[in-house]
Amino acid sequence: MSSFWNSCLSQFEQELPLQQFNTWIRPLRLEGEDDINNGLRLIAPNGFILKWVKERYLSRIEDLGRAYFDAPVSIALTLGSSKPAAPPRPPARPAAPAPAADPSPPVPPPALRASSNPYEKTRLINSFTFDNLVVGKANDLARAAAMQVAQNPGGAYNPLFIYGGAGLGKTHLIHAIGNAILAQQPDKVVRYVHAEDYYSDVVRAYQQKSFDVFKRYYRSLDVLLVDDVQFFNGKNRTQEEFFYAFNALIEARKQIVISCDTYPKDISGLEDRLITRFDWGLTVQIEPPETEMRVAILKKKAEAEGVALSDEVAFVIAKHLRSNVRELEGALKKVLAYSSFHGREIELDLAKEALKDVIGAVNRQITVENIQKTVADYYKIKVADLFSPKRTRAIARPRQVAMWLAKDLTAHSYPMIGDAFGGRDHTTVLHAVRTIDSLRTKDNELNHDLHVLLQVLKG
Ligand SMILES: Nc1ncnc2c1ncn2[C@@H]1O[C@H](COP(=O)(O)OP(=O)(O)OP(=O)(O)O)[C@@H](O)[C@H]1O
Repeated sequence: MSSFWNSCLSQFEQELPLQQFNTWIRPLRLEGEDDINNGLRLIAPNGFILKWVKERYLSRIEDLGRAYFDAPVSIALTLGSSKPAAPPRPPARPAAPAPAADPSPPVPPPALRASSNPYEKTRLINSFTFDNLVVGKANDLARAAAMQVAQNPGGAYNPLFIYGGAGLGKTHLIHAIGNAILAQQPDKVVRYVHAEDYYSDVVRAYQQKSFDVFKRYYRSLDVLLVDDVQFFNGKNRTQEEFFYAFNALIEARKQIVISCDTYPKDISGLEDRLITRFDWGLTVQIEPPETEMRVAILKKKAEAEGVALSDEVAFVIAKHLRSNVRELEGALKKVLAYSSFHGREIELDLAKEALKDVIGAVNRQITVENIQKTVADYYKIKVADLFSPKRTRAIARPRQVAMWLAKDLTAHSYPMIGDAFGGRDHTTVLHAVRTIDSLRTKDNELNHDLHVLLQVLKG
């Protein structure tokens, strides 16, 4: 087994960046007899490494074992306290002492629960990472700021305040910060807390008279990630506690990241002194994603489910669900479920059937503006290009397509359509309609584009 493990080590050394190899693989220790029948027994020095290796690398070790021995090898990964082979890394900060005995509480307050597993303490969702966050105009600033904070916690922007509407990826982003910090510096004490849970912690501390423990815990953190801070609305004691924790952490150059559904000054029911402080560092917004980004998000989410989603299907879904990524994900799940339930390929008609309700709920009125926007999105050009005098093919053809669709789907006359396209003459529209009518019988690609656009516009 030791020779297998040595070969595993050199394989990982080649496959992983050095930092990751040193952080996750090198600290593992081989234990037990050198006998294949016992399988491979590995000891991880702490719960965090144990969990990370289990999630990320265990299946790779199994593959390497299968290739090395020509047979499956059992691999046991456990937590060990005996001397590690590599020099021990600085211990994680000791957990806060448990609160005074109380026979009544059903569950100990999460923040105060002593746990040997620092990951559990962090409350981080490890699938929310920078890697699987799709970037676009809507979030590039917020993401760049978040990455800076992750690289230099306490030293970049403090606090980092991220705001935006529901379901736009704020929670994802703040977890990504926490996960990235821990991946680089596993000894950092990172804690994600939803504002409602922070409030519950305050209430419990109050009931159990354990404010000292509560305060000590929150002030001992290196990184505090507070989600949906608008929930502090009207909760005075919570705001007061948070105010002191905030001051203590900032003074100690510990990182605070806050998410909220609005800009600090617009948060209702919040003390001015907190609002002012929220603006001390950097405030960044996440906006609703534009169509292209929604398409990219859908494709990425589908890929994570092992499904290759075609551009057309992604476009149809993205076109109908505009405001919110969570809804977008819901629609994708519906389409995937519908396809596996009916045992059918995921193509345009299936997606439309699966999303009948959603699509039906969207306003079906077709306007020239709507057509222009949809065509511009589809061909990845600007709406303004459709009005412009530009005659390059990349612009002229989509413009003709848009005119053709306007004639087909609205009751507008040729002159009205000409007007809507930057004051063009009605003969230009007539020419466009005839050109597209004749081309679509010979040009499969164009015909396909028209098919998709008609489906999208008609719902
Ligand atoms: N840019 C993106 N790339 C990939 N996934 C995204 C992106 N934006 C949002 N999501 C996904 O959308 C879902 C909703 O995002 P999230 O929970 O982070 O939103 P939120 O802004 O915190 O919403 P709320 O204010 O309701 O809490 C998550 O599953 C998240 O992974």
